[in-house]
Amino acid sequence: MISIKDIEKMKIKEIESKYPFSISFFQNNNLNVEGYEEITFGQYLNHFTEEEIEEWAIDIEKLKGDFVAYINEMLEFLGIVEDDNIESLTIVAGKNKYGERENFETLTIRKSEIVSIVGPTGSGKSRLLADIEWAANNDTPTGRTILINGEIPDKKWRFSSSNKLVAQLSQNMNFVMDLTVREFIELHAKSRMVENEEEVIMKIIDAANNLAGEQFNLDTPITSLSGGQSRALMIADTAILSTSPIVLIDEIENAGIDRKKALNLLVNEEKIVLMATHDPILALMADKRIVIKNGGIDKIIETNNEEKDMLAELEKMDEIISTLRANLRKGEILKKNKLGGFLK
Ligand SMILES: Nc1ncnc2c1ncn2[C@@H]1O[C@H](COP(=O)(O)OP(=O)(O)OP(=O)(O)O)[C@@H](O)[C@H]1O
Repeated sequence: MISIKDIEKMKIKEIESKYPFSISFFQNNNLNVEGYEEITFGQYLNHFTEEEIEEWAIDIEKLKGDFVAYINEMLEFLGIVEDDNIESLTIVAGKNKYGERENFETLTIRKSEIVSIVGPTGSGKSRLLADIEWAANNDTPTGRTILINGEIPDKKWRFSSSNKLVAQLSQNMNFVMDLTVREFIELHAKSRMVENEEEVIMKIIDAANNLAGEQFNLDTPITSLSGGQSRALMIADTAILSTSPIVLIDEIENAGIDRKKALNLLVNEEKIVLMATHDPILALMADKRIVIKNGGIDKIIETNNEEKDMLAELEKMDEIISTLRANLRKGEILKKNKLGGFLK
């Protein structure tokens, strides 16, 4: 549900692009918004002079209420899930596996931030992601609490399958369904009520093939996809169809897909992204990293400039390794001069 406050803060052009149906509301209420695209709705309503308000019998408060009610009704009718304007996610400290208090008080992650989660095997990275997915409220083994916009989130996040807080990409993808790739994407597209279904299907298969090493097509049964291909399909599907404001990623490095492309596809400015990883490239692409030890958050480190600089070098190394891997697969003999000077 959007509120009057939300709508007042939005620019007319943002309203028109986010809620295209608002144009007919403006027309029906004789609100001429042409030329006012760059100002907020609140400013627009305030720009009328006393005379205009009198002459056209404009009731500003009623207009606001009617407009918000209209938008919410339309969104419900169209089956569009609003993200309730999620601006931040806060992790409130709990306890590690030994029952000791975690080494921080609260960590707030804002929209468009990427945070990586690192730590030894079995240290509790997946547990942290699970706490977020469940919107833990001191009711998981860690005793952590998750806040959304600084508050305990509505329970609807937990139980509703269509209005999920998070899109989780987990390690194991068990496709038990007897579906083709097309049927699988169609199913998702239908549940999200997308209008241009065929276009979306093509976009997803293209994006998935761009991530996966070996190509697959729409007629391929889901069960015969390789690990990397099914991962690529899930990532493309989540990136393109999911309206969830928070994306949780558990280890994309083992998937045999282009991880950097995958991350770029998943991350857009509107989302909060957390990913568990052992991969230095992915970890350094994040703004911050959470270090987990013995089930508790031990440190929170900001990616510094030196580390960001290393990223470019690491990417070059990675490209070399990928090329060598591809050549090995093709049965070629590897050449030392392809190492790009990294090994003397
Ligand atoms: N604070 C905690 N209190 C109690 N149990 C915990 C805590 N943190 C994690 N655990 C438990 O420890 C086990 C290992 O954690 P988890 O699977 O999250 O590790 P991981 O870092 O994701 O490992 P991997 O890298 O192997 O995937 C799980 O059973 C998890 O529930």
